Amino acid sequence: MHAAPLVALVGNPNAGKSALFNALTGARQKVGNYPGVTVERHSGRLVLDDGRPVELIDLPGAYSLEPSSPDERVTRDVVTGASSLERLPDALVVVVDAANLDNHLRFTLQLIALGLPVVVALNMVDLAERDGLTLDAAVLERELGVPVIPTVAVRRRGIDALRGAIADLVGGGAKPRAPDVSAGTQDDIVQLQRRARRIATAATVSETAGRRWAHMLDTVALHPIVGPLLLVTILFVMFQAVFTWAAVPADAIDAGFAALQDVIKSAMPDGFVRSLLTDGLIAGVGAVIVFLPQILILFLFILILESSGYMVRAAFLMDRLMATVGLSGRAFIPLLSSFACAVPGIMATRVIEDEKDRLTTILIAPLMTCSARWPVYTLIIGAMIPNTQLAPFIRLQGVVMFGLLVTGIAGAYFAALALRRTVTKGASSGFMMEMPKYQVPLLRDVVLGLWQRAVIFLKRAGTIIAATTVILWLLLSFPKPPEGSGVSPVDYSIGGRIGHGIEYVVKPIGFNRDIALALLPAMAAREVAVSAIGTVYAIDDKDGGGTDRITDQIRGRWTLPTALAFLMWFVFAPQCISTIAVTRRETNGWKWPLFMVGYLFAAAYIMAGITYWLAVFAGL
Ligand SMILES: Nc1nc2c(ncn2[C@@H]2O[C@H](COP(=O)(O)OP(=O)(O)OP(=O)(O)O)[C@@H](O)[C@H]2O)c(=O)[nH]1
Ligand SMILES: [Mg+2]
Repeated sequence: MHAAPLVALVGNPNAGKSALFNALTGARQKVGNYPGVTVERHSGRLVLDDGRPVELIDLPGAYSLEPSSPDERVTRDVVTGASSLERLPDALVVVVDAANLDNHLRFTLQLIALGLPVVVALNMVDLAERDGLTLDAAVLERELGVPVIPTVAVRRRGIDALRGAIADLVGGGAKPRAPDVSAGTQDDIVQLQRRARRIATAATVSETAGRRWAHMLDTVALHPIVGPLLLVTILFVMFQAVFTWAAVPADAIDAGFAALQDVIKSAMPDGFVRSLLTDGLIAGVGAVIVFLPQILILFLFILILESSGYMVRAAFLMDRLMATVGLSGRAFIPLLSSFACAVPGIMATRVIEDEKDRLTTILIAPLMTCSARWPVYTLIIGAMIPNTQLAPFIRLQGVVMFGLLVTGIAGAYFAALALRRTVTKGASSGFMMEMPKYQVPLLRDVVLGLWQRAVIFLKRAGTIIAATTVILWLLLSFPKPPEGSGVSPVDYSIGGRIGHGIEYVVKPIGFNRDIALALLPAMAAREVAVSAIGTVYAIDDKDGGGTDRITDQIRGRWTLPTALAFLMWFVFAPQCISTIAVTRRETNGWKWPLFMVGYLFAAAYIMAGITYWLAVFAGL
């Protein structure tokens, strides 16, 4: 006896496959399990109008033929004939959500390319109509080259027509030819998206103005040349803005802290408490708080990009680049949030199902320029790099900042490349995401987001940073050199001696004693490097005026090669206890955080050394 033809329902999650399955099979369904995979196997019997039976299976929802989860793998294996648990279907019913056509057509195009007989169930047309969207199934049929049946699974609309179409597909009794897997996976995601969008647009009879706008924006945002250019431009503008807009409020905050120092200095007698307050707390914490305006401007951009719906487009654009290092486009979102802070970034890697993918993303996340590095970069760049106007709207300081950010990304790129070939070797997984709607960001959300960031930043300044600053101040202030000995108080102190010890290690890469002193407390939080340098110079202030700004001190004491090496160090060095802690938690052990710290320190040392010596030989 011949086995009944096997027909599989496939499509994106939530397209209505199970609803159609129930509508087609009625109560005659069996639920089992795919052994070895915790995915249910739903199969049922469908009787065609001519009485022939068909076995129908309901496959797990998937976004593409490149699986990124076990259920997606089941689906891929079944439709490509690679499953050992299920025979190759004789035909596919591809279920798409009419209201979400371009998203769902991506997978449809991949499935059609496999070459199995296909009928498309254009499901949820009721919801599309409610949204003011009218689709022409005939145009869709012509564009896709397969029959398209409009359905409303939950109202059983179109079910008879669908059954008829299935009967036509399995009528011949000929065995389907083996699926052409390469044809289904050859297009990259941006190309697929553009084809899907073009077909969806062609099939759209009428739609609301909002949807039309979104389509127009996407032709630009996802264009193969214009899209990446737009992304780079947005990032570049963001960095220029951080520098130019922040100048005025930053200067005001700086002046405020200087005035506060003066008030305390004139109101209190010279002594322990006054020095602790002015040289320790105010110099240290003030040096960090000055960067609040810049960090808020950075977050303003990130919040707007996120809430406008552009971020996911950027992830799509990045997918091909990410694939070259064996990561999926999914990794883009955690990596992008790592520009704010690696801690939420590393937690966000939970969206990546593949363990190796996820681990690689965690290991490279600290190379994204987190906002704690901004104060360090800005301070050194502001002090040592002239703000020459290179072209209209382009200044040298902004370019250097952008260069540091790009260096971090390049470092992450090569690190991922190396990791994926060695410690996190494995097949790379695919990437598909729903494209969210474009929206005008709500002012309320943006303001709230900025407020939260400001509170977190100020809390850090008031706790970790204040505490490490005070400890550093104590270490640098005691013991006091004997009266009239002429020794610098910093050199004589315990802290100074520790600094000299570290200096031995970092001297070959051009670091001076002040940097060596700043490195240790900066382990607690990177910004502390800034307050630490502030504290060192406040205590070590030779003329005793105390009003010299840190930038002037740095200008007087550092060489350009040293400054560049220091910047390079901060691009790579894993200087943040919270990141190490969250890595331990997310990887369940000490192995990976230790590995991360080791490779990042090695990279920091080597890169800073190369930078220093290149700069020295270049005569900078
Ligand atoms: N209004 C409307 N709702 C539908 C239609 N088809 C399905 N739904 C609803 O859409 C939701 C998702 O349907 P499912 O059948 O579970 O989707 P699925 O494709 O099986 O999803 P996964 O199994 O997660 O991949 C359910 O709440 C259905 O009731 C339709 O044609 N019209
Ligand atoms: Mg289902």
